[in-house]
Amino acid sequence: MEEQTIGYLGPKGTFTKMAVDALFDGGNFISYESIPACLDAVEEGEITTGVVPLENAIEGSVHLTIDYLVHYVNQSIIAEMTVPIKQHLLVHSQYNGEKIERIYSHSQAIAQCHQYLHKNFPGIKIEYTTSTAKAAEIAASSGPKVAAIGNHLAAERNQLKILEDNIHDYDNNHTRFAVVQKNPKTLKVKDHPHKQKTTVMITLPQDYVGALHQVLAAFAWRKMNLSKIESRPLKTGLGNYYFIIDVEQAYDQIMFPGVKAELEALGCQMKLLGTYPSYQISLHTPVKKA
Ligand SMILES: O=C(O)C(=O)Cc1ccccc1
Repeated sequence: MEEQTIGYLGPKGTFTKMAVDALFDGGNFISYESIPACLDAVEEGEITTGVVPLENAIEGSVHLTIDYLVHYVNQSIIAEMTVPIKQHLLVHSQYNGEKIERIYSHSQAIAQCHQYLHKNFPGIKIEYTTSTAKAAEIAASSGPKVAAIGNHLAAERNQLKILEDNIHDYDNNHTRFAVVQKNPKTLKVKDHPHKQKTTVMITLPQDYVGALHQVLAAFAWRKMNLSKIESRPLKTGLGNYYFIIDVEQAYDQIMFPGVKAELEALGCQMKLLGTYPSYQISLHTPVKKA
């Protein structure tokens, strides 16, 4: 098998890279500065595979990823991994009780720690970065008055101290990461899937009373279990949406074409975004507090 080239939201030290290291069995790993940069590289054939965050248990969908997959590229989700997420407050190695003036992190990480920040750093200046690892790099080069929110790996890589560990507002913090490809190829992975899932995108006809009810009924009477439904703006005008639906089964040649035909008869469109194995990754994250 040719070597797999896997692009991920970097730099090294992101949660995405942790997920990649836990799942892939070797390969050529390439870091990208942002989610669009990683997905563009897949689109242009620079890499065979991309890994980007998709949804978090506390903050919800990573809209940038979903919208990019729907509007800007033509790729399939070929696997997903669910990874436990532990956010820590990281400070400079020289930190010695100074008043922290600014905190850097990815918007998802900031959102996962909103209550913590509100209680402990009311009114603090928040700076958003393309990833938590990028925030750690900035804190390392900025000095003791600047902190970052990120993981223990980013702390180690940048010689930062963990001032406070596990600052996410809810314990059961997990993120789903999507593995995407343009031309689906076999992946070399270390793990066994936990289950199979399928993601579809559905658009409804305008002003059709009960359209969403009919869409859900098409799945329901076939006893197809849905694990997620989300609406996103189509970006064509207020009130126009598409729906992303996750189904807890692999694509098959009977049920899914049946749903599609039923929905098309109602004037809806259904597009397959991927049918894929779902991996549950457990990370062992030792934490050394400052
Ligand atoms: O910034 C990172 O480390 C990422 O991989 C994106 C992200 C941010 C917060 C939680 C999960 C993933």
